[in-house]
Amino acid sequence: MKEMHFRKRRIILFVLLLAVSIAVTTLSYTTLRISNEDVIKHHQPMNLPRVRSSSSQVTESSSALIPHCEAHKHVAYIKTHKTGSTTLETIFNRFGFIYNSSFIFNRNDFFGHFEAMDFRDAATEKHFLPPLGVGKGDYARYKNYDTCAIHVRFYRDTFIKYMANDTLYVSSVRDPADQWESAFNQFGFRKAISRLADANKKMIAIGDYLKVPFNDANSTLDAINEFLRKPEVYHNALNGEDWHFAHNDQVFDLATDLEMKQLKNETLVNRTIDRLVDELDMVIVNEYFDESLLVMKKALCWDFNDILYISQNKRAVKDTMPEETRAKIRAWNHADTLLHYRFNETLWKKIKAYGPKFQIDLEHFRQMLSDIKSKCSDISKPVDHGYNSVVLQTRAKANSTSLCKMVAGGFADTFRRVFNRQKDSGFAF
Ligand SMILES: Nc1ncnc2c1ncn2[C@@H]1O[C@H](COP(=O)(O)OS(=O)(=O)O)[C@@H](OP(=O)(O)O)[C@H]1O
Repeated sequence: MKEMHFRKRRIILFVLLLAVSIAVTTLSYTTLRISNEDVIKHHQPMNLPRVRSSSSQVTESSSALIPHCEAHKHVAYIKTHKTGSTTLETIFNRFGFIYNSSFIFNRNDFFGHFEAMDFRDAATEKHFLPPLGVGKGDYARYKNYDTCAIHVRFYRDTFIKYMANDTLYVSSVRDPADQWESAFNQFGFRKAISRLADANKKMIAIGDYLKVPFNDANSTLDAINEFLRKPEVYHNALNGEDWHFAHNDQVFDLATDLEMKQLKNETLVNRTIDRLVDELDMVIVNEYFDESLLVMKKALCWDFNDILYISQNKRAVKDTMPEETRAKIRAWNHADTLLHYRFNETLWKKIKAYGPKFQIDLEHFRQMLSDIKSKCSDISKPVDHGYNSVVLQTRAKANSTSLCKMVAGGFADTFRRVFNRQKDSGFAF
């Protein structure tokens, strides 16, 4: 009898516990849903396409299927040169602006970059802007930064020291044939040829045995072909700060432990790339920009609006290069070629893992991109941005929404918003 009584009590207790755990689960699910919806509301000004309510495609979007997924806020984007990084930076700046994020910036650089600076210095934080709400010089609290989207080499240990614990690391790569050609123009590698030219600037000497005709009337393609005829010689002639831009610059930015002279060691390079595949949570492949962004959106549990962009830093005019020249560029930048190849492979694995909705989501995203461009963006004007090339500068239409302004207003606009906010956060320099 007594035992029956105990069993009954145990059953009642069990049922009670079950009921409590169901209630707790439902409550936390609802809380997360609410916070996620709040975010969406916050993100979507009235006059923009509303991702989750405008069509069946939209309600079925991948992130809508994951009710418990919250937008990941801690992201460090390592900008690699000439890979579409300015366009990507505007995405991270905008997201950080909306979420009130603290950025790692070089407070002494006009655009907050560190470029090739050694970031492992014991007192790196002395170069930083303090996080929002932290006083200048209160270095013990220069910690837990939310985000970063600048030109800086990927010194992972240093990032771990200053970024929030659950930070995800993102970067971008591009086929070196296009990336190097873009850098050749921007950083003026042509000057290496002029440096070796005869006094009359009509002939150049390679070593002291060969002279070929070369002058300012020669096209960029001539200059590229000339550079690639003796890349080591011209590379050495560059010296100075532009040097690393001209040879495997993507690997230079991402694999900080590899020295130039080790880049010919394919086994070592591949081993380093293996490590980067583990260390970088997402790498945007320039040639599959939208596909990459979709994969990233899913990984970060972001919304479609979060990944909208209008391309920045696009050259107004570009030479087409013969396949032979492209192959030579890839050979000269062999480590970058391996890097690009591998992250392209990794991307397509992720696309496969995304599932059957990938194509639908991609079409949906591209429709949104086209809508936002016509709705928000004024005609892009070619502007000489002072780096040997004319780029198309985007501008938001007059009287457009704040999201329009941030998407179409261009990189400098989003950068100033986050940089100035942090600089002026009550503890001005
Ligand atoms: N959305 C998208 N898709 C593909 N490619 C894109 C995109 N946005 C920018 N770009 C191209 O990226 C080049 C500029 O790269 P960056 O912004 O990284 O340059 S920089 O290092 O910060 O100066 C520049 O390449 P080039 O035009 O060949 O010079 C841009 O056209």
